Amino acid sequence: MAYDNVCGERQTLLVVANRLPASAKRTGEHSWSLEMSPGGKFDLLVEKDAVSKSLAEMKCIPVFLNEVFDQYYNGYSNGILWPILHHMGLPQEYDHDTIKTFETQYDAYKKANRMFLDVIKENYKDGDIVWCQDYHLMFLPQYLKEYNNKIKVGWFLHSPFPSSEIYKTLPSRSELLRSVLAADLISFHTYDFARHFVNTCTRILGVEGTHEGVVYQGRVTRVVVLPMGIYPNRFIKTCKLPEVIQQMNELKDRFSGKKVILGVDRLDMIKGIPQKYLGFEKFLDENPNWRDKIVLVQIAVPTRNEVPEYQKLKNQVHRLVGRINGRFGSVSSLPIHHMDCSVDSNYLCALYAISDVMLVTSLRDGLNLVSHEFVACQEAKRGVLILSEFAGAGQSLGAGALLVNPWNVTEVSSAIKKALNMPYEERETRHRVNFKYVKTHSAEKWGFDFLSELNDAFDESELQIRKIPHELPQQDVIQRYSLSNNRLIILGFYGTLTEPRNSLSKEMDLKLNPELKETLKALCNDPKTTVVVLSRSGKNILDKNFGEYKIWLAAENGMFLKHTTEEWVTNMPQNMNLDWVDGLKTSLVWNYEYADVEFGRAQARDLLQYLWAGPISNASAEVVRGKYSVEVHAIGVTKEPEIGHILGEIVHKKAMTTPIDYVFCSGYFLEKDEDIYTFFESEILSPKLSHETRSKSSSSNHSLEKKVSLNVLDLKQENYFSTAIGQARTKARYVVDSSHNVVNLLHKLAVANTTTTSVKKPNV
Ligand SMILES: O=P(O)(O)OC[C@H]1O[C@H](O[C@H]2O[C@H](CO)[C@@H](O)[C@H](O)[C@H]2O)[C@H](O)[C@@H](O)[C@@H]1O
Ligand SMILES: O=c1ccn([C@@H]2O[C@H](COP(=O)(O)OP(=O)(O)O)[C@@H](O)[C@H]2O)c(=O)[nH]1
Repeated sequence: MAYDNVCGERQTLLVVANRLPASAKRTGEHSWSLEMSPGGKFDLLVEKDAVSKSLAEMKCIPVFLNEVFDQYYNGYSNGILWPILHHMGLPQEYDHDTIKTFETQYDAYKKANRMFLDVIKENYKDGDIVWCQDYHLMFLPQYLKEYNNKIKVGWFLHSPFPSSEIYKTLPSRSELLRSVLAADLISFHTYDFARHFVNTCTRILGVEGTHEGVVYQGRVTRVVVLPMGIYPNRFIKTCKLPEVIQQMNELKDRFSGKKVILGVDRLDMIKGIPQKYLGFEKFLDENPNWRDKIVLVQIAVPTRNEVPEYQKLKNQVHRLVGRINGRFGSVSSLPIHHMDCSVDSNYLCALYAISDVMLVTSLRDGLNLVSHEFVACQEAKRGVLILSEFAGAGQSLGAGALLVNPWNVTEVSSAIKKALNMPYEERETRHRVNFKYVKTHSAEKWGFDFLSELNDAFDESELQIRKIPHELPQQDVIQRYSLSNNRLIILGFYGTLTEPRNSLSKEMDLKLNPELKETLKALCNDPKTTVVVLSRSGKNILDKNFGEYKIWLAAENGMFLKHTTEEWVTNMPQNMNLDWVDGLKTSLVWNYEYADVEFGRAQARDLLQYLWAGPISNASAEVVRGKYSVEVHAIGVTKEPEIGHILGEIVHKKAMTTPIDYVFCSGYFLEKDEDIYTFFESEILSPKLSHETRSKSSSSNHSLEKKVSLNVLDLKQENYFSTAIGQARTKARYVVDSSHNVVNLLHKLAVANTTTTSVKKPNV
């Protein structure tokens, strides 16, 4: 399909969906005619060529799923994903047979997604947009991006997205999330579904959720709320067609003297048809005067008949209809007209138009287009919409509708009574509100908004990708290290040299990664190498972990400095005001890494508010929000200004005679502490420390100025390796995925220059 984007450019859009918008009917030996589809699957595997040819005229391309279909569609999509997405929980594995297990269905699902990919590959041209629809195609975004990273990929979920508590029971939970996150744009019908999705990503994948979306693999996957709509004018026009007016008149005659309540749903557990009947039964029970003046017409469109749960539902519903009609019916009238069939679109419009009340009792529903269609057809009648608060449409049509909790039978019964007795003025007001919404939030607008968001998200993500620092060139780092004469290695502690975090052990004490012991020793013992640990941690923690190495320690972001063989010296600016905290500290950190993310964030918000407005609000302290922490520091405590002082001190203490010609600097630093990376960049551009530097040293708490006459730094562009760990947005030149990479590299550096010391290779 071709469409013009906001810039007036023509773009080809490939809409990929599990269901074609057409149903095929045989018209001759090798010919088929196609009609717009109300539902009903497309399983014409014979005569593929004839079907494809007819579909091509409608600009549709079929994907023939053959033997994969049953396990992909009835199995994984509708037997597993559908109930999970609709808060109904997983079916028990022991209900399945051995041929159709969770695993086989999952494999079929992936295979089917690949088959969609294969057809896209045959048709895709550079610049095309691929819009993946719904839960049937959750692997497609990843497959598409693996095939070609430049494809613009969007994914829209038509069903709800559940709370993380439900979603996390799904065995393949992470793979599916990761895959859809490969898309450039992800969209849902409602804010609640989007919020559930972002929370689920945070809780299950541990990734960051922002107001824009989810930060994943170095970029933000945009998440937006775009409720779908209908083509309102089609419905308005249909209601004016002579044959539809004729059908309306027939229906009016048929139900003359009675109020008509209408239900139109697929016969699906999520539609709450039994709950609807129970509410109606209660209404009839409690309002005998209405019994022969009312009829409930229910179109129950057959769906997913091969899934066992749907077969059970049909029997249950039929039993209920029998019971209610048996209780309240008479020779001349039956309260429920239940039909297991679909009806054509004209007749459906006639039904919508003549009904007094539309009753939607979905237990969970992505949107519910039927409620929009009813509103569009009610310009003459101003009927009342009773709408489940659990349908996505409840959030948009709730203003004009009577919202109900379908599980509350009494509430449904009362809403029916209220709707039947509602005065015209109120019906008019409610209808106006909803009609305006349906008119303005059309399917065209939905499609247009989605595509413009997608184009926008793609351009932004391209920019982000361009800004992503390069992967660390390990060989180069090692080679240049070997060739240099005076190297400086600056390392963070937490998240860099600490033991890798294990979700099962919630160790609070920061401990040096044992894999590093030999490696650090070798590096620290090398006369051509100076190793500095620059950390937010306090003196005690650094002493405890690094006491045995010949290493430089800079505690509290460089406020205190020592060589392990000596005493701590204060590296603090003289005028620093620490009245707000006891004299031994320059910073305080409250960490919620091991708490529930949401609870931790809520507590952090409270703490931040208290710190900004409470007793230290006027102190010379700054409050910083870390990834999982709230931190308070004396003003001016960042790594950048300190590093100059630290360097001067080290050069002086070591009595260096050769300038530093190689710097490797890596850490899991807070954004504001990343200035350490730029400090060296500015030294490379305009060396300030190269001829003479002033170092402040205060061994006994008073500051004394020393002149260091030496070329402290003689750093060339190519010998500087600033490396952030696992951070997408960073001031560092390079990134690595995790501290494993840094540990591994340190080992190689140690080996690279060790001829005499033997270093055991760590298991990384
Ligand atoms: O194709 P079927 O298996 O027969 O099912 C029909 C469709 O059901 C679901 O519809 C959802 O999409 C609607 C439009 O966004 C929304 O209003 C409704 O609440 C959802 O249930 C399903 O998501 C579709 O893929 C199916 O084709
Ligand atoms: O006999 C019928 C009954 C319903 N529909 C259409 O099926 C769709 C149902 O969409 P909805 O969002 O209400 O629920 P879903 O079935 O997608 O879960 C609506 O567009 C209806 O017009 C139809 O074409 N023929």
